[in-house]
Amino acid sequence: MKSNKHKAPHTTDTEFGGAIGAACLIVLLPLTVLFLLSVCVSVEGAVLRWPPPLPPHSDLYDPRAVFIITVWISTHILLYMLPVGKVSEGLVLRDGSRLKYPINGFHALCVTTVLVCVCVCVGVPLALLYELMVPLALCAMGVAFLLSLYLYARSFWAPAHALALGGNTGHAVYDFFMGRELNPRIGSFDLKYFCELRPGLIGWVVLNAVMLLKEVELTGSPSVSMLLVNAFQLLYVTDALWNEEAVLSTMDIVHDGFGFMLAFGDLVWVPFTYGLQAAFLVSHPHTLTPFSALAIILLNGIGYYVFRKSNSQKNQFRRDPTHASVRHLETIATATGKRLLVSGWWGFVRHPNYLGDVLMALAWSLPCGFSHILPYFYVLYFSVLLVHREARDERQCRAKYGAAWEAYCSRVPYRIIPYIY
Ligand SMILES: NC(=O)C1=CN([C@@H]2O[C@H](COP(=O)(O)OP(=O)(O)OC[C@H]3O[C@@H](n4cnc5c(N)ncnc54)[C@H](OP(=O)(O)O)[C@@H]3O)[C@@H](O)[C@H]2O)C=CC1
Ligand SMILES: CC(C)=CCC[C@@H](C)[C@H]1CC=C2C3=C(CC[C@@]21C)[C@@]1(C)CC[C@H](O)C(C)(C)[C@@H]1CC3
Repeated sequence: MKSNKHKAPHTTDTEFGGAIGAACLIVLLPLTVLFLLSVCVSVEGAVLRWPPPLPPHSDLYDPRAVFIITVWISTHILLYMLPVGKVSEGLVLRDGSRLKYPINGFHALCVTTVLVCVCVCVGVPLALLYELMVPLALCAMGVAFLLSLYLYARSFWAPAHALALGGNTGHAVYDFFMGRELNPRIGSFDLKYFCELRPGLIGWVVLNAVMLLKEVELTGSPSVSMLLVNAFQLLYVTDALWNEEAVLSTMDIVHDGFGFMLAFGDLVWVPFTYGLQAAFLVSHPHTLTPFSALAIILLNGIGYYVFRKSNSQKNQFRRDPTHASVRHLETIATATGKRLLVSGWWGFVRHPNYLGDVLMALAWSLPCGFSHILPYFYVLYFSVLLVHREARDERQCRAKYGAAWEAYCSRVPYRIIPYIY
């Protein structure tokens, strides 16, 4: 890949199997969401049943779903634009500038929680959304497709330095999938940052609450399994929004363009597949023994501890390497002037944050028991995503840090799981 701030970057290395892989994913990802949702609400819940229990045409579209998605996204646009919370700067861009981002996602979550509670108290039938899952997902897919088309089209008016290094092969399908523009904005409204943390992530936990309400409607009280899935995933989303500033240094914001992959991932994949366990429990109740409930809580607690501590340690080190909590850690110098941690969490494995995340993912599936594979979809998909992400990050770090990265890899030989991988 070559780039400078005057000339548009031209990507030569491709990922996801290039244009053919991207084309397949554009078709397969929406079908996967529909398939998973349909299997999840079916009585058998069997992924291998053929033909799969797809909903009839008449159940695919519902004007109420269009209304709900419109109100939902508009509300979050408004909450994003409220002058509440601080404003932070992102990392330095290729043209030397830094963009400003509002840090008010946690406020948006609090307001949403209050709104959901008010709806429950005044008797709005939120459990009805359980029946509308498929039309809601289809409508969100429509939004993701339209947004991606808009993003692709507008990228041709963007200056060269505003394009991502990874999404500019010149092949329309691949670039549409990966995203050409790095930080597309309408005025000061950052489309990628907004989508990454707001409508989808908060939508995910609201849909989980809907599943809980549906279970209460059907059985009279929530099950321990349902409460655990709701509590664990709410903790994860709250953590993401509480630490919103940290997302400004993730690969998605710093490196990846905003195209179909992230638009679909943020607006459809996250809200409609990350909470499958809760949807599954509505039609497939599972009773946990107190011992297994405690063991699962412990697993989630350990996962969360590793995830949070390791992410915070790196963020603190990158922000201020002289801070009391990190200055004692051993590091190696790189030619870029930045240092790499080789002790503490980042001396344990090269991606301790992924290890913690995957332990949590497992804890989210276990409350559903072992009768079906479907509730384990998230942990399986997530393991593949993290292995792939680790390889992408490794490639970028090797290119950035050269010999220093090699030295780090020989000091810390395991990537995610000590002594295994
Ligand atoms: N739930 C979900 O669907 C997903 C969750 N995640 C989670 O998001 C979080 C962020 O992940 P992600 O953005 O992939 O990447 P990381 O937070 O792991 O960041 C990787 C970067 O950290 C820096 N780094 C790597 N090693 C060291 C070291 N030894 N010392 C100092 N800096 C180092 C490098 O950047 P530099 O040197 O330039 O600072 C590298 O590019 C993770 O916890 C992950 O689990 C991620 C994807 C999906
Ligand atoms: C199959 C498909 C379309 C994949 C697209 C991948 C996206 C779903 C994920 C890429 C990186 C993500 C992150 C989070 C959610 C999933 C996506 C968008 C994240 C917001 C979850 C909460 C975490 O605490 C996080 C903020 C670190 C994380 C950032 C990366």
